[in-house]
Amino acid sequence: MSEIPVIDLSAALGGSPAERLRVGREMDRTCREIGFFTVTGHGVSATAMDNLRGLANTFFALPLDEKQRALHPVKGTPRGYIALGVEALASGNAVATPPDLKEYYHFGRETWPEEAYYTSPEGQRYFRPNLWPERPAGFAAAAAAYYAAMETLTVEMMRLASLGLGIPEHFFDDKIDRHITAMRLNHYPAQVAPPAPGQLRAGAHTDYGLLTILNGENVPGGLQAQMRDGRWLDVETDPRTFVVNIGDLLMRWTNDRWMSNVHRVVNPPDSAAARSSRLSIAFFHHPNYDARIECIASPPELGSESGSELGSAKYPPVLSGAYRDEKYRQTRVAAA
Ligand SMILES: O=C(O)CCC(=O)C(=O)O
Ligand SMILES: [Fe+2]
Repeated sequence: MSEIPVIDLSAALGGSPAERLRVGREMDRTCREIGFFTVTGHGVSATAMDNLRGLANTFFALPLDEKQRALHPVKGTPRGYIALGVEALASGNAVATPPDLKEYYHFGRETWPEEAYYTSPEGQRYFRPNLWPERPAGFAAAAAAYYAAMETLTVEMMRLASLGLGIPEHFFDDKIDRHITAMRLNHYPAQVAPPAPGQLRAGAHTDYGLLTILNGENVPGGLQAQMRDGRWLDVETDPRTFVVNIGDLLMRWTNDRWMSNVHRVVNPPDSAAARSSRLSIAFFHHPNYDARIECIASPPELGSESGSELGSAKYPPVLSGAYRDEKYRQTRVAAA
């Protein structure tokens, strides 16, 4: 595979069963091969994307002391502003590197029902109030609008995924209806000093959940996915499309049929380093915290080249929330 496949969702989102199956099968093909694809025809308004990207850039351009007012008072809480030097994503895959050259803003759902699932002590670990900065105005509303658009898209994409996997179309519905998705606005600053040896914008890692839906700028110093022969493929992030990749939990759920691929964000070339910042918006779609991820075997008619063996699970079951908590713990390399 020499480039990331592009999947046009418009016909499938239009509802024709034959088109839905065709698109599901396209997802299956690429998710078995590389675990990455670009989606067009996704139905998300350009305004929702541009608003959030614009406001995120405004936020990151504020003076550091102002951004730091959005640090969470309880260290280690995955909400609010996280400064440079705190996270090393490669640590989640057991590789020690210097911290990633990025700052980010972490948020989740804005409101939730008064029900024990959300408000119990366990629920509060995943449903935490967001911590919005005073500026820019309209940040919270733009984030909520984007989050809602992603929720609609991911419900549809998980149904298409099911069709592609040959399992009931609604298999995932009740495992994602109270999902714990977090979002990050990642900002990779222009690099005025050379990075330390082995230091990247984001070290090589896999994502943790089901689908990661990424929207970004198309500038130097970007995303790369690893191919099966070990080489790195540049992944173009375009402001009008989404790059989707599979996370660990979907790989486990599909018993390794689908690949949670290693990816990273590289530094800009020396010649452009001092001028090139980059922003990306990531929606890390993650099942309900109490969803139990148990390997499902693939139907034999879809073939078994991926190595999945009917009936023999490659992983023990894991709970969605506990899995993510452990990854957050592993990747936090400094207190913040
Ligand atoms: O910024 C990007 O392009 C990708 C970021 C990423 O892989 C992550 O935050 O998990
Ligand atoms: Fe990632």
